[in-house]
Amino acid sequence: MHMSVRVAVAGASGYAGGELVRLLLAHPEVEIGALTASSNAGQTLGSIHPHLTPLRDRLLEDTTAEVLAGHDVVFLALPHGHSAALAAQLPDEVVVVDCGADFRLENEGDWTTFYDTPYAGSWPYGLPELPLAEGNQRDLLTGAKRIAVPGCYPTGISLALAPGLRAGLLDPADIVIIAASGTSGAGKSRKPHLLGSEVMGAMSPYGVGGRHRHTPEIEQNLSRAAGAPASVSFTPTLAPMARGILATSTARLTAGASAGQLREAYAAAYEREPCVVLLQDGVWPRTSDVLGANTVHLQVTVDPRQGRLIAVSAIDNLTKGTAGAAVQCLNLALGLPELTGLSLVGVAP
Ligand SMILES: NC(=O)C1=CN([C@@H]2O[C@H](COP(=O)(O)OP(=O)(O)OC[C@H]3O[C@@H](n4cnc5c(N)ncnc54)[C@H](OP(=O)(O)O)[C@@H]3O)[C@@H](O)[C@H]2O)C=CC1
Ligand SMILES: CC(=O)N[C@@H](CCC(=O)OP(=O)(O)O)C(=O)O
Repeated sequence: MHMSVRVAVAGASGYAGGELVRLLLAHPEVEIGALTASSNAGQTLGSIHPHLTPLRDRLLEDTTAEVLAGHDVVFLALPHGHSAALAAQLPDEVVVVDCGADFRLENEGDWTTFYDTPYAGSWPYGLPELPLAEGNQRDLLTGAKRIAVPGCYPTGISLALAPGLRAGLLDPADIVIIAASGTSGAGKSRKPHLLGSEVMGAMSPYGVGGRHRHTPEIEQNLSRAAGAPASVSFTPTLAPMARGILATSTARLTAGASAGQLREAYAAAYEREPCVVLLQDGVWPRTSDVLGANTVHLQVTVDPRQGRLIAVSAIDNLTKGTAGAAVQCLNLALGLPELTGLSLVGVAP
């Protein structure tokens, strides 16, 4: 049956919003309605995102509840803290998919510590493939009217560690993660550390010392996978590329856990998940292989001297890391085949 789902994107002038429009243009069941912006309201989409050729003459509207209401689905791709007030003004029957952080955390104390703004509550978390100790994440998203899309770092990292934790093969209290992200992860706003001359030819850490706001989100996901509190040391770095995240996630093996058991746990967790690909032995993830695709590439091995799992994952922060996940959530919310409009094919070299 052919549906026509009327969809609006708030924040269409940003990176996440632009990627949403790119994916929605390839979605057979969607009609693209209002596209909104803030400082760029009144401009054409083509003046901001020339790559979105078919909609180049579309005018960006103001981001108001009046403009967004009247759609079946509203995507919010706004800076943190701007989703809650807007979402509260949208009718209950509208499906709202928030790409920001506002509704991701279940613990108010974590929110206040890492975001320092009023807590808005939590919505079902839009990572259907996340292995859980109890229950099924996909079931929470099917037919949901409000969904919180994960942060980009938590997506690749959580999927890289959850199968081993769920199987009891990894210690949830001994996890160390180092990840590198392309600059689009930081959004379009002008920031001195994102100037080309600062980023080109340099890699640099930030949020060092357990300060990055994705730390509690990763711990929330991994605790749900382990069925016990997880504690992580997470250090992000900025890499001189536009898109992509390569995360190296490590955890101590529990007593008696073997490399063979771990590989089996990962293969079993993802054998029916087309978006999460456990690569063949010896093939390691690269950001270039997931560019523009709604995929996570994953490889795991054991460092026997240290008794640690080394799990490396690659995602495109704007596709599976944001907009692709958001479209997957739209499909689940509306009961459409989950991968409608999404591509698992990357662009390489
Ligand atoms: N970039 C990424 O990889 C990821 C981003 N996200 C999340 O998606 C959301 C958007 O991120 P991103 O696209 O990177 O950010 P950008 O800075 O690229 O875009 C922000 C968008 O929000 C609009 N905006 C800015 N200020 C306001 C305001 N006061 N009221 C209403 N709209 C406003 C901007 O409009 P204008 O330009 O016209 O001023 C723009 O459309 C964020 O919450 C981010 O955390 C989530 C996962 C990954
Ligand atoms: C390179 C870079 O700056 N990345 C962003 C993460 C972007 C993202 O996914 O996250 P949110 O949706 O939670 O903003 C950062 O570290 O803040």
